[in-house]
Amino acid sequence: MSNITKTAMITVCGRPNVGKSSLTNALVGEKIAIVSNKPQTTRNRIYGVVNRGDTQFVLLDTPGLHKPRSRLGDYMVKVVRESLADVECAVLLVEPIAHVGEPEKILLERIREEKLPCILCINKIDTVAKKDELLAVIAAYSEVYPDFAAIVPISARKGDGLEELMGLLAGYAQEGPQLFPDGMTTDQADSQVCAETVREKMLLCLDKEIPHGTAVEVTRFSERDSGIIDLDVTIYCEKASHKGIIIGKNGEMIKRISSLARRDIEKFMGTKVYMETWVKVKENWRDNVNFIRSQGYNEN
Ligand SMILES: Nc1nc2c(ncn2[C@@H]2O[C@H](COP(=O)(O)OP(=O)(O)OP(=O)(O)O)[C@@H](O)[C@H]2O)c(=O)[nH]1
Repeated sequence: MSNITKTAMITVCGRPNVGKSSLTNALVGEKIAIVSNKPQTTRNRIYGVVNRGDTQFVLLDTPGLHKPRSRLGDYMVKVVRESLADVECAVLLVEPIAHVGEPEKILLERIREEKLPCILCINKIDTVAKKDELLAVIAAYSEVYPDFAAIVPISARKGDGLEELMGLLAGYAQEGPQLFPDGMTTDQADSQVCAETVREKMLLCLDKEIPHGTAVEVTRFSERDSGIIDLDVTIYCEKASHKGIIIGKNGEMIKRISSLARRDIEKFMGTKVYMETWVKVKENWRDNVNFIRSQGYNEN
């Protein structure tokens, strides 16, 4: 039994590719959000849950704020805006660059509107050679927004600065009931984590344009008495030519994607997984509101 008496709801926001999912995973201590070196990886808001002492931290990993170019993009931007309501604190994650860009300015404006305390986290400090560079980043942000509750340089990849960050976040905890049961690290259904893992492997294995035009649906998720999980997965893509690339010569690409995904899914589920994968063409699905909703990218 845990002795949770407080909760802290925290939004992790920032431009695409700054490391929001990496930070959420590092704090949760488990891979609940997919990570890639391509922007706009995260499409939905994802909760990551960490219990420490008497406090449950609920971290909201948000899609990177970007200029929307499709209905799916519109939805992602809306998710970011809404995820700044009703939380105790915002973490604005930024690159170690001494320039405040448009996405950061928009997010800071929204944080100010919500009257939220904001911690500036400068990520990827493992890539910064000189301390002076970091001071220049701090100066640039402090000039644009003098009201940061704290400024913490971190490396989500190496784990640097994360203890200090958790200590600061603990200060925003409020007395309240435990929101997520012990052992639960995310609000995503297991099938959603599986679908997202397949999407992550496509981002890893294929050129940028193709995975951004895919959606992944788990059409069967069943557990045998022995604990083995059977998964049927359908990948939707936008063009017949993309389908050919995803499948690859002699099916090699889809085999690679599936086996990488299966390995991670087995780790997350803690059991053996049998997976079958299909690829289907669904033209212009990113602008098809009903299809977007059917994929779980809905407003609730
Ligand atoms: N060097 C370095 N790279 C990092 C660090 N944190 C994240 N990255 C890399 O940055 C890239 C983007 O990371 P994600 O966690 O997917 O970024 P995100 O902000 O969630 O991206 P979106 O979903 O596109 O908004 C990946 O290649 C990560 O490995 C860090 O501390 N140091």
